[in-house]
Amino acid sequence: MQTTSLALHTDKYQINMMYAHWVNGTHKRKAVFEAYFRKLPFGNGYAVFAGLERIVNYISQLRFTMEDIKYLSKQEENYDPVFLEELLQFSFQGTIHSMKEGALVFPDEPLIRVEGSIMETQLVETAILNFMNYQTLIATKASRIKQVASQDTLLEFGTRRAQEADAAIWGARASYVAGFHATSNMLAGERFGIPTAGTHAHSWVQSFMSEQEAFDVYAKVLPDQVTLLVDTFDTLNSGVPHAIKTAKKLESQGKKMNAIRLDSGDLAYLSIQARQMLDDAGLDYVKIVASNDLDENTIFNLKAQGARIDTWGVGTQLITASDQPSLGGVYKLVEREVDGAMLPTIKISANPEKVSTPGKKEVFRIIDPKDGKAIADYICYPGEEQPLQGGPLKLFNPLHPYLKKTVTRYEAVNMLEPIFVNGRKVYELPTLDEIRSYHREQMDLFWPEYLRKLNPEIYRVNISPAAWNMKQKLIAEHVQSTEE
Ligand SMILES: Nc1ncnc2c1ncn2[C@@H]1O[C@H](COP(=O)(O)OP(=O)(O)OP(=O)(O)O)[C@@H](O)[C@H]1O
Ligand SMILES: O=P(O)(O)OC[C@H]1O[C@H](OP(=O)(O)OP(=O)(O)O)[C@H](O)[C@@H]1O
Ligand SMILES: O=C(O)c1cccnc1
Repeated sequence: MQTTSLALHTDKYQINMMYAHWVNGTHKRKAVFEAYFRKLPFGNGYAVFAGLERIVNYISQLRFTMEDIKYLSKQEENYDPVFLEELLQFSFQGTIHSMKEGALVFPDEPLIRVEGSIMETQLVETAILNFMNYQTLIATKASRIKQVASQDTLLEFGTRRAQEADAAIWGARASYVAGFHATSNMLAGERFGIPTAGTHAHSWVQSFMSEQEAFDVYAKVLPDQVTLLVDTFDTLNSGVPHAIKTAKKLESQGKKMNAIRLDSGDLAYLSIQARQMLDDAGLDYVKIVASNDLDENTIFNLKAQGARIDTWGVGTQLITASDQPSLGGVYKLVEREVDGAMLPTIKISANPEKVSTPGKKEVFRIIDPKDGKAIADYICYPGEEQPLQGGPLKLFNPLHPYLKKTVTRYEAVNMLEPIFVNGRKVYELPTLDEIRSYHREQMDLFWPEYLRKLNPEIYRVNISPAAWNMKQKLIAEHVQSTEE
């Protein structure tokens, strides 16, 4: 969908590191980076991976334009013109593996793995994290809302409050991936094929002499799409009775009104009263839409109060992920080339949870064939015999070593798909509907305990003994070298 290069959509320090490697003659050295997050957002038990389509577009079109080069030449770093000349020839020649959009993903497992020259792998960090972090965050928030709304219709209404245009449209897409049914954003509809939906604003009613006239005119012009906003003056004394009159007029033309929309006040009380009034008027087919700063908690609460709401319009809280406005995904170097060989590398931290796991890794989802449910994820090095060969697999989480389990019969699904191989795109982007159904299959893979929105069970991400031993070895080497 995006047509221009985003080569400079990166932090300056990436360009500076690229340059310093180039001057140092080390820019062609191979490197492996992995993108992952350490903590789930919103206290949720899983995240919904999203952002891959935008990343694929970005990588495919990654070129420096003449304007980019001109801009770089004016920087106070005084980049060598030969370096800038070379950037004009740049295209991504590396290899990328990624989770598929819609996958349920967990802390500390590689979601995207990028292999290539240190120069190219460094350049793409910022944009990859930018796309992955935002879209995964919104898809996860949307999934929480979807969980509580169950079979109800969900409309994404966030554009006016989104952090600018890209967030609005990619956020609309992420919401759709996680199970929303439609968006109010027409551009998202046009670009991605997401169904669009809309009612009308208070201004429509205010722009007429009376509410009744406003409703009648709207129904006359758009007789097949009539959802009337009933709270401009007084929901139960004016809005609903006027909407009922309009619905009756429509009936006399053989048409059926879709819905009314409630946008203020006590949505439980008003929806119950409005439902009764509509039913008493023989309009049981007219649905009730609610909006007004909704999120998974208000929807959950409203349902618990017996609200008679069929469709939820959710904007601000979703598109801004307002209770946690960022996902802390990181991109860490796990292997580097030394004298022609790839060696694992580690990032040490005083905080044990921040110590990276060295080496290029695979992620397997271990599934119980008896019930088709996921048991745990298993991270290991490529080429380790298990888990693909079956047989007993020891599941062990180093941060929770007391939680050990050996599984004997299982299926292991390799979660990281090849996307680019040596610069060539090998992955065919699925349609949005395929992504949505993959997401539903992923949800079905997990017991409800992991999916509940409050205090979910922790799904375990385990690490192979080889990866764990390598981590210990590198930590020990680091400790020894600092002692010397
Ligand atoms: N029965 C209810 N239980 C829990 N939360 C509710 C209930 N009814 C409405 N809400 C939520 O309470 C909040 C009410 O917000 P607010 O006070 O801004 O609305 P309002 O004054 O009715 O309308 P507005 O100011 O938008 O005209 C909204 O987030 C709404 O979704
Ligand atoms: O509340 P959200 O979840 O973001 O949903 C979108 C909101 O946008 C519109 O009104 P707007 O907020 O612009 O004005 P209003 O509050 O005065 O209705 C609409 O009526 C919803 O209330
Ligand atoms: O169509 C609607 O009702 C709508 C769209 C955007 C924001 N609020 C409401």
